[in-house]
Amino acid sequence: MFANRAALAATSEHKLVLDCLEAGIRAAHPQSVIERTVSVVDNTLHVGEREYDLDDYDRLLVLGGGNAAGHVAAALETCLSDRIDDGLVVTDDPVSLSRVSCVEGSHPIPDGSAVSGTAELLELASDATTDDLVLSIVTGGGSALLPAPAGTLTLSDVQAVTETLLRAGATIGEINTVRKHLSAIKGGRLAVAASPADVIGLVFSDVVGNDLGAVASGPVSPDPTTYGDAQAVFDRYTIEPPEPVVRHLKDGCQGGHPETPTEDHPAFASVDVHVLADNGTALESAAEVAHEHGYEPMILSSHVRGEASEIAKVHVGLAEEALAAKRPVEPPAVVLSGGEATVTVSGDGHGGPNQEFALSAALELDAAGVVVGAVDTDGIDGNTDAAGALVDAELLDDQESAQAGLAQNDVYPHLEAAEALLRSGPTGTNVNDLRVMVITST
Ligand SMILES: O=C(O)C(=O)CO
Repeated sequence: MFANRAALAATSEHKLVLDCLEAGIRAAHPQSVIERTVSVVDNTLHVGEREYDLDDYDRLLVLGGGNAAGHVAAALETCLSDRIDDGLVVTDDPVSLSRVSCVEGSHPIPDGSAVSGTAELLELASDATTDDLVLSIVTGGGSALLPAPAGTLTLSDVQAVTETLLRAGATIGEINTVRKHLSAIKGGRLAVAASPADVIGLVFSDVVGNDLGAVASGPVSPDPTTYGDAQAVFDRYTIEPPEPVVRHLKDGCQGGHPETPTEDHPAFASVDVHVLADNGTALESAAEVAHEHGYEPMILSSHVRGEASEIAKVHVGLAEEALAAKRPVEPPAVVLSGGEATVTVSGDGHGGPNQEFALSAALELDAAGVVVGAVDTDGIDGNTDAAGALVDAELLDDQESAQAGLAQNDVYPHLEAAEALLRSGPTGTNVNDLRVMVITST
């Protein structure tokens, strides 16, 4: 999977980190997830523990979006073959599909092609009737890849808001509270459009804690947040959004636009949502690989969040404790963690949260026998062509310059010079960040 794997597998510890990362990503790939969780037996569709009688429906539609949506649709086409009648997904990782249209859009900043794809998707949803079953693919990246500017808002309003909030280091919950209130599809509005059809949400979660209202901004899930909450996000980060956005939110607060639908909206009576894969899927599979190699695996948490460079210091502290006091785990061990590292951008450099995590870890590490890898499981960390990086205590020749790079949010060049970048290209899935730390006593 990592194109430069051979160059990076310098020692057995480096190789183990790579094996764990690859196993985690593979376990969360739609092809293997759908194979494990969705099947059709005698015209009954099984999703997780639930069963749906396909004889009850005239048409089966597949609608959705996100980084992994094309691969999920492909896996559904394999599983449901000619039962799928129509559909459309918007993704930045397009695949060739036979029954479902695959529209390419851009991520993390939405583009015009995604806007027209999403408009077409909403039309298909609105045409659905009580005799239809909609399989709604909801995967990370869907917030950017399913843009439907509400009312008189334009794509450039939505682009500006997305860019500013990402740069400010707002949390995904905060960003999506805003996006849901500027959109005709997010925050449950796709479920409303598809009503009265039955809807099955198939979720690949890239959100810590799997908040269904946050994954891809919850197109088929109720939304408890309000226009007022969206305004409060801008206030919190002292951001002045474009004037049409200010007006839209103000009008919304005054009842000029409908609120996003809450749990008691009748549309949700015919919606079932299933989380098919999440960060835990990747962590558990990586832990199995560690165990198979004779290392004690410890899944620290799938809920780690915060500033990437600070999270790295906590991880290094944990490795030092394990080496010095054999706690909380005794080496040889593999500590695994997931969640979402963020970067508050103050410089103007090139990099991403997993690369900042890795470079910060490399700066902090002085113990031999510790190797650390971190990736965004979608294969694209930040605004770069790398998934993340693999580091150890000996990586950096010039610590001072690397430290300056970190301060400038310009970590990519340092990791590239040290030949530490992990390159996979788009992986076909997205279950958030995966970090692997191999700890061996020397
Ligand atoms: O990546 C996105 O689309 C989110 O908003 C979180 O899933």
